[in-house]
Amino acid sequence: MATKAMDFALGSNPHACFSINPPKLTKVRVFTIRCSAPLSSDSAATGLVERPWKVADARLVLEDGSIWRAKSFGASGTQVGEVVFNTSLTGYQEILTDPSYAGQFVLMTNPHIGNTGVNFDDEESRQCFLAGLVIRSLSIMTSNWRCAETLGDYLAERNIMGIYDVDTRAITRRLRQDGSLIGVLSTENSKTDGELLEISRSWDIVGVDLISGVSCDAPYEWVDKTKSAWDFNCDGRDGEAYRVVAYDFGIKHNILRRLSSYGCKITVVPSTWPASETLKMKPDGVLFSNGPGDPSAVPYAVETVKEIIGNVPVFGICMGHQLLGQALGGKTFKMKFGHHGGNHPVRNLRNSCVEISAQNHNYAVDPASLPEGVEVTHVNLNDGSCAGLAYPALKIMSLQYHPEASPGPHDSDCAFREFIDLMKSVRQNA
Ligand SMILES: NC(=O)CC[C@H](N)C(=O)O
Repeated sequence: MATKAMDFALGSNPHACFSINPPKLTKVRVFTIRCSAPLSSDSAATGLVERPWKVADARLVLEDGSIWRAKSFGASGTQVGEVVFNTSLTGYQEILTDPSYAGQFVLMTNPHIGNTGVNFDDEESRQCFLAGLVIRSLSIMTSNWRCAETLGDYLAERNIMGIYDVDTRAITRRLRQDGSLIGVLSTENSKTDGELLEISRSWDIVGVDLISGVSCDAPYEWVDKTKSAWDFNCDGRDGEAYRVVAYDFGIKHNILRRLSSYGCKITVVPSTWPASETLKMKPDGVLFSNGPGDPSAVPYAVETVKEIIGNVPVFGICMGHQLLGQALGGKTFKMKFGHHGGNHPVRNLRNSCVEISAQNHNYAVDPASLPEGVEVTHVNLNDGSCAGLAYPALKIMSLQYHPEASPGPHDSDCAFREFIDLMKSVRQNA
């Protein structure tokens, strides 16, 4: 039987794959696929058919001496940071723009990332502050009605390094066993493995003030609410407006949107804004936001918190919770590998309900170090660590996790209602 030349047409169905099964096939016309991972350029030099995959061009060198070869996307160069793993299945864009990841590489345990691209609405801050992204498999196509661009283009525009085709499972097991590790990510062939190892071993994240690099420079008003199509918890809003000053230690925009949706008039202030200026603004309440790094590295922020508590109701979220813990006389400590993900069970000890929460922290408050009168209100059910505090006498409440996040459930959104009620109780008794 005569052999036949065959053409393969690339259809509009993005899931169509090439089937090169016919046994007598002698000539194949190959089409280029538009994808988020850059294609190898060596085909241009050789004149051979282009390979639709890329070869390893990056290394992640961990401080324990292990070297992980990978393929780069996004920016290129050399970057140092602490590697943490995040167990969220979705929400990589919110993770990329969470300022609390400053100084860290986020390794996603979900093996397939990038499939929904990125959009203009899911940003949690004005830029990506993290050191880089580590993933198993980078989706070669995007499929989502809100997608505005690919993850690779997005990271490249923001000068953030990413790697894929690396054994994220093996690295995660190492981090779980040995704790968070410092790593260096590099696409630069001129740097030896030894040099990269040296960089990783001479850098540290403990004791560094990372908040000053992410906070705003000057106060501003925040007005955006959660869009009505997305709002899920409109019951029980009493229509009264409460004035809130929100300290920006690296604040996520959704905290502000949720407060605004609950009727708050918000002024966001920089991390160094004096407590006296805040009290002059006569707010109904003060919010201490999430933020990156070691709470012990920002004594100025602890002082500010100390000067404010007792004067107005306050709500601390994540870093804000840790600063409150210290301001009340407690201690914080670094956890082995922290909590990063959208599926952490927390028990609310006041009503015994379990909330499925979004978390991102490496430090925690030691409840044994807290003075009498401070109540542990929430406990992380994975490891029993302190996940929430209250000091009713001073109208203080705080959570170690993220009530504004929507990891699927909205179990913790009621914390904003509680903060409103604290402010309301003071206003009613005034
Ligand atoms: N999300 C946060 O506010 C993080 C708090 C702190 N930087 C930690 O890692 O524990």
